[in-house]
Amino acid sequence: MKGRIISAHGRHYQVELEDGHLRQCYTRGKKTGICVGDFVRIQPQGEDEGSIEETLERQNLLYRSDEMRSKQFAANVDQLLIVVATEPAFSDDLTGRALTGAWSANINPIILLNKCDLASGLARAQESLEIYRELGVPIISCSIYEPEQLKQDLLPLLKDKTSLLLGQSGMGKSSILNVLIPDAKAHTQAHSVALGTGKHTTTSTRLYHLPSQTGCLIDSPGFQAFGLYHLTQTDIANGFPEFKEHIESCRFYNCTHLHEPGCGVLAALEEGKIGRKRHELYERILLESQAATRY
Ligand SMILES: Nc1nc2c(ncn2[C@@H]2O[C@H](COP(=O)(O)OP(=O)(O)OP(=O)(O)O)[C@@H](O)[C@H]2O)c(=O)[nH]1
Ligand SMILES: [Zn+2]
Repeated sequence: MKGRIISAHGRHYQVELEDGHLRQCYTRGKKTGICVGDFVRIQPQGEDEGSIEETLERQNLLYRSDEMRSKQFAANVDQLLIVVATEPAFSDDLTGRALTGAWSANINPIILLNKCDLASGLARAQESLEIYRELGVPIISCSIYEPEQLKQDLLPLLKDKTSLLLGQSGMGKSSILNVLIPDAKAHTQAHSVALGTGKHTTTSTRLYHLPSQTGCLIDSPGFQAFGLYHLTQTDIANGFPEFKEHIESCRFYNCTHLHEPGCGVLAALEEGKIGRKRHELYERILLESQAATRY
């Protein structure tokens, strides 16, 4: 039987089969590294259980950062929805990292600017997002107090896709999820009751189906940092699409674009064709991943 991982807790997984039936599944032996969004083949046991026999080939895999390591947490994601808000102020660094994570995995990002009903922070937020708009990232303004408008703007983009919802704490990610999937909160609560944690907040990653159309959303706890330590230098450079055309004119094929003579990226930086902040972010991510590799 084939199915998809809906949630994961240690070695226990909820698997949704092709017919919609849910089974509690576990892995045997040392098999690890299965995550939400994975397609798997299971061996059914009894009415509602099963063991996971095989993980099917992945289209992609995303990581969150965990101390000095990257930990995988979602697979087979078609697009990334990054929730930011007019207030509190969001981190430019975290937004940039989420975009790099998406682009390096070949996933299209979309930014949701939430809380647009709060006019005071709107202009500042739009200004901070300008750099991403110029890079071609769709930016959708919304407010949970305009739920019909939110659905009208967002649902067409979610159709038939698996979208991962990410956001720093306080941006309104859970509120948006509840507008799109009114049952989501009930699921989270039922789950925490089952686990005996008594907490009603998002503590683990979970996949939800949209009620009104095909497509699903993966919700995950507020992120500190998107995991990028596992990326190679080339992956990281791929996470900066505006570098691409300039990399073609680098003198050295293994140019790191930090200090080499004849570097096309550094030349573009000097000419103002690449933003200084973007290059600084690239340098931070690259140096961190090199430090993590040595660590
Ligand atoms: N004014 C306004 N407030 C909002 C909006 N969306 C969310 N909020 C409020 O912002 C606060 C944070 O919303 P949450 O949905 O809990 O935020 P979150 O991003 O899920 O945060 P965590 O649960 O910490 O991960 C709550 O008090 C919400 O009521 C909005 O569109 N407008
Ligand atoms: Zn270069």
